[in-house]
Amino acid sequence: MSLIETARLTKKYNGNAAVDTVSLSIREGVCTALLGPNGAGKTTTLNMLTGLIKPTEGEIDFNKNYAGDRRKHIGYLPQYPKFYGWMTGEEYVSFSAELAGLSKKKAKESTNKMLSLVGLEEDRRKKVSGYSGGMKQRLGIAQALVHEPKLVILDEPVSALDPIGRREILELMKTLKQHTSILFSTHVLHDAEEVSDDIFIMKKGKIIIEGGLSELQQKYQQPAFFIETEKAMDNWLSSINEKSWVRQSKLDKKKLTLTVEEVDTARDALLKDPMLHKLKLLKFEVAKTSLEDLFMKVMR
Ligand SMILES: Nc1ncnc2c1ncn2[C@@H]1O[C@H](COP(=O)(O)OP(=O)(O)OP(=O)(O)O)[C@@H](O)[C@H]1O
Repeated sequence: MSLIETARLTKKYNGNAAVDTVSLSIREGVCTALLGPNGAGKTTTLNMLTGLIKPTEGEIDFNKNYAGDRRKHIGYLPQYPKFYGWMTGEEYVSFSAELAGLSKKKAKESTNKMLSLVGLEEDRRKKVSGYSGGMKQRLGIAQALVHEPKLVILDEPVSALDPIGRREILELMKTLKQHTSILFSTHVLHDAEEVSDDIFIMKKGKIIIEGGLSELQQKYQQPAFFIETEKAMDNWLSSINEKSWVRQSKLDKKKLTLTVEEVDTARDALLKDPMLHKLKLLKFEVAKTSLEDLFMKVMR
């Protein structure tokens, strides 16, 4: 069941679309990654979902089972959160809880619960200025969860962190997704592959690829050959491109990447091809393309 849906969501700045007719559906109970290069429109999309900015056009619908203003049901950690360094972690979270409208008593209870969930129980009385990058992000996540939202939106939660902080947050997200639905943005495919169930790939304001992680991995895992020859293979390539078992070929000087329908037929045909032998083989490798190959193509 979808938790939040958009229809032709668009945001224009000075006539240019930062987000361009985006229709997406975020499922409840899963972790969804919004993946894309810098400037793709991820933050703008998330800011419209949270209600921080108004769309130029399009609709946003939150699951009707959860009544009232959708902002009540969303927790948000911005890309560059502002912390008050002079506050303790505990003060910061309970301050956020009261801002979210919780009573003093409820705010205290929820602060305890969330600090323990994000693993900051022991450091709760330390000043935020003394926290590491990973601890600050965990505090930011506790703040986003404090009113127990149905959906927590995290904008690039690991991008600014060192490898240790990154690991802390990815592990925390794995725990969190058992309690709440998560939507997070990232420009790193590996992060999306590690924690998400669904992926939307965004480029230039549009969603260009979407699906379940395993479905996408399977779809883009195609058998491929990497062939390198001593002489240029342009002439040979035109005859290869006519074969029914060739899906796609990409020639970079004397290096050819050939994605094919099926390995055995292609390997037999290639190795028996006298023209290939005349070009003198330097390398002949059977491999598989991956989601990463596709993503790198998108990034470029
Ligand atoms: N307030 C604004 N005024 C004008 N242009 C904007 C504004 N906010 C975003 N943009 C433009 O919209 C496009 C998308 O920006 P956005 O921040 O949503 O991308 P992003 O995918 O989150 O990238 P990043 O990872 O760099 O934050 C960019 O070209 C950006 O310059």
